[in-house]
Amino acid sequence: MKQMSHLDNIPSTPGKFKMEKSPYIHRLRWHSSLAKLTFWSLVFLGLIFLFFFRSPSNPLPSDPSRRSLRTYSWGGAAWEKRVRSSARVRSRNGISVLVTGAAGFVGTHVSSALKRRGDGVLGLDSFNDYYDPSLKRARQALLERTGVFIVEGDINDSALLKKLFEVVAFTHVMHLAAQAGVRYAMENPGSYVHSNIAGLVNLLEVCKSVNPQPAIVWASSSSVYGLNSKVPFSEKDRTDQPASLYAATKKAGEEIAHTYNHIYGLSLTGLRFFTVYGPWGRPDMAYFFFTRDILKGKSISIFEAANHGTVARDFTYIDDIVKGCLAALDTAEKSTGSGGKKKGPAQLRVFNLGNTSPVPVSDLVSILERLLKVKAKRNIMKLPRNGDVQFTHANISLAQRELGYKPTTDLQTGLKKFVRWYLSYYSGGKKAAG
Ligand SMILES: O=C(O)[C@H]1O[C@H](OP(=O)(O)OP(=O)(O)OC[C@H]2O[C@@H](n3ccc(=O)[nH]c3=O)[C@H](O)[C@@H]2O)[C@H](O)[C@@H](O)[C@@H]1O
Repeated sequence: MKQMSHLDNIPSTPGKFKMEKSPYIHRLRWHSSLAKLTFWSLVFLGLIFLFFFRSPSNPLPSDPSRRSLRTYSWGGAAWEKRVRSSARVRSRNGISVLVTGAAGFVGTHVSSALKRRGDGVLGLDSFNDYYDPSLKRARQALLERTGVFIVEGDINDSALLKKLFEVVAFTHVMHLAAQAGVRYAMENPGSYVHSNIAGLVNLLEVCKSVNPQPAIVWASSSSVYGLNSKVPFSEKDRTDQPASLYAATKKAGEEIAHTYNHIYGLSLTGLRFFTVYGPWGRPDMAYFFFTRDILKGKSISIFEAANHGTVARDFTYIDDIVKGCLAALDTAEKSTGSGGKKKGPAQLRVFNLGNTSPVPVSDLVSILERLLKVKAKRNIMKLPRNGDVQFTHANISLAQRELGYKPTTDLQTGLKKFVRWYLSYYSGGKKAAG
């Protein structure tokens, strides 16, 4: 009763003043100072309780909007030794790369390609449960066999990032950690802000302060073209009409990159990936869950635009993307600043990494049917208003010129490789699926 009266008496908002006029409230007013003392002691204890029991050590890992509350254990001599050994360069002219999102789809492939050619690679990943974390763990096991250690942690953890740069003077950062997926942004907008904005800024803050500053290559997205209807999409086209919050956070990332380049001299390269697919892919993507559902005999929803308009994507095979990522790292110039101060102009680039041959989603399904030898139960439906755009199509001449980027895998060939991996991975041969 006392608490009730207190809450009604102390206005937390101006509107609460009105409550005081109630005769009921007057009856509840306490007059003894002992009661007041008891009350304030209880409030104080309550605050202490709130502070300790809602602190970062009590996370809710299944709610991605609260990812900032997760804690990870890191540090110690043995841990530092593993970090150092993983990041050790083993070839002449090799680079040492911190790969964020290393247990992700693109991160795993890029990490293993770098390691194979003798570069030093250290992974960082939060292993969040946006999709089945066991797939991320399987990718981690794969990377461990090639000598890549993945540190478990969040890009929002500055202390961890600073520690990593203390242990290793990374020459490059391949920043692939992000909240991906276009449609999920309507369900959990906070996770996009957390990873794609706050996480990016935190990473750049650390990168600009260390000496020497690393060069950064990071994943933007084809979705930044949004409602742009000029095809094929060129880096010069407008990107100010995002159709999803996901796209808006990636576009914001590109602007943030501009700022850090401008003020601190960080060398920054953004790669606009176009619907990347392949073995060890992401289960939240259509080609992946279509495969699963076709095999299960479940119906799949195939989107079409108004007036039976085709919905199409410039699907890009993972090996082509990896080549683009490595070329971006290899052509990245050094950052020019040090210790948070810019010394001169630094490189700032954005490239489309696509396949340049859009395929209708219904054709993707036909290819899967042939490869799986199962007929899909097709449920054609109107493109929901969920952030999806009708089509994507990359103009890749800039990447071709500057990076020597030249995709070589068509959808049929790439999906064949994906299906072979999928069947092997999910038929119990998880370890063998390479
Ligand atoms: O290119 C990109 O930048 C983006 O590519 C993909 O996004 P998206 O192209 O939407 O890939 P999917 O979710 O696999 O969808 C592929 C196509 O299938 C369609 N689709 C999706 C789901 C569904 O149930 N039915 C369906 O027809 C979509 O409209 C889309 O045209 C990734 O999910 C994003 O993380 C990435 O940033």
